[in-house]
Amino acid sequence: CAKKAKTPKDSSNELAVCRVLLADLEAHQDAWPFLSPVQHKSVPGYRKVIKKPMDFSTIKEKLTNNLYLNLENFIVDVNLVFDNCQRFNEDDSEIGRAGHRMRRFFDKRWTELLQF
Ligand SMILES: Cc1ncccc1N[C@@H](C)c1ccc2c(c1)OCCO2
Repeated sequence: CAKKAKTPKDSSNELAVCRVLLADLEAHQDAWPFLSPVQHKSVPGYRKVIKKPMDFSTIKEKLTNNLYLNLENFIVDVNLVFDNCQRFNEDDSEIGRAGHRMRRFFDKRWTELLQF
């Protein structure tokens, strides 16, 4: 049988899911290291080590400016936040632990949302 073409409304649903996910991330108690861009002046070495900085406020900006075409692009940027965190911070550090907790929360939350 003919493959069902993806209707446009799917992508608008996906963007609604992105907004819900981002709100949940920002509201999480462990979100504090990720809410705004890392100020490389207050974090020596960050700019050298982390080639593609990303944070929740930048993701919100991109979402508002329609720079995410689908959920996939959004998830790539959220994972960039957590990958940068793991690269720069020890696992056994305040920020490192927050990053692992936030990644676990995110993975659980979007799989829940994609079930319906
Ligand atoms: C996610 C991340 N990775 C590596 C370093 C920093 C950060 N977060 C910044 C906001 C941040 C978090 C905590 C701070 C700080 C900056 O500046 C010095 C005081 O403590």
